[in-house]
Amino acid sequence: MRSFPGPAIAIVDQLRSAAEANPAQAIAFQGSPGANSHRAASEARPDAFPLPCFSFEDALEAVKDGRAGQAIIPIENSQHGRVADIHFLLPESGLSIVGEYFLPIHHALMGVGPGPYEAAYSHPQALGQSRLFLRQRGIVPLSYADTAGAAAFVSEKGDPKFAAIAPAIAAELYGLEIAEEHVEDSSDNMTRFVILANQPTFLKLGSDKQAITTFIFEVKNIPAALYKAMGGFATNGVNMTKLESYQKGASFSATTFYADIIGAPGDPAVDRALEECAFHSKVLRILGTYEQARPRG
Ligand SMILES: O=C(O)C(=O)Cc1ccccc1
Repeated sequence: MRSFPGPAIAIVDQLRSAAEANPAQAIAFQGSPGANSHRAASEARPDAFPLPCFSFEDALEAVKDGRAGQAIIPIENSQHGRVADIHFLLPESGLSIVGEYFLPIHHALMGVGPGPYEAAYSHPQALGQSRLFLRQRGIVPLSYADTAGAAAFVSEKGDPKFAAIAPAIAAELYGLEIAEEHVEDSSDNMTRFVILANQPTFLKLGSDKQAITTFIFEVKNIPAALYKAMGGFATNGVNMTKLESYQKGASFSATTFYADIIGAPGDPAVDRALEECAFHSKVLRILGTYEQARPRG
């Protein structure tokens, strides 16, 4: 399954031609037209040309080789947590985070007929966000690369026993019937996206909006390594709004952390805190400094 389903191809080609004619203004996203990432791209960058890509890797490649000026990627969801791959792909890509965007997420259940359905295809995030809904109705969740692609696939399959969970717009695009709207288990379901580019942004300090700096670090394999690495943020009063650990490789000894702080390098308190963290780490890499899209705390 390496390409878009049949009913999506004409729309993909249309969007691709517009993006190809304006590569610097193109914004790559993963998924078929109508996916949440497509909506996030259009809302975050209304003047840009959304470029659909089948995988995250393709979306990041598009920026690296100049087919798109930016990419927009979902990184975490309020209800279902981390969108896994990006923690590995992002540091490896060499791209910088230049912005963030928060998108409220609503899912609809759709099919070629009104149901009842035996199974529903969707992106694993959307299936996780609709877990209770599906369980209560005995609908089996089946994973697909993206929500809108799942809708196009169900339309192509033409079997009334199969549904898709996707944004309502996907029903319109791929000729499906909406059986139920708002099937997400939580009404305040929100996904945070990051916007990536080849070059970092240089934020001017002292603007009325606050900056977020995202970085990864790998602590030394010694007792209290994380405690020591964090010390500088406490003593310099730098607010950390996210800290996640993940394993690199199979040894389970190389723990890497992904962190967001409020502030930007150039601010003496942030510089001191990052310096102290780097001193207690094997590696520290800043992935980007960008304007925060909504206040934390
Ligand atoms: O498949 C999509 O629609 C995506 O853009 C990924 C996704 C899925 C569910 C919530 C947010 C993003």
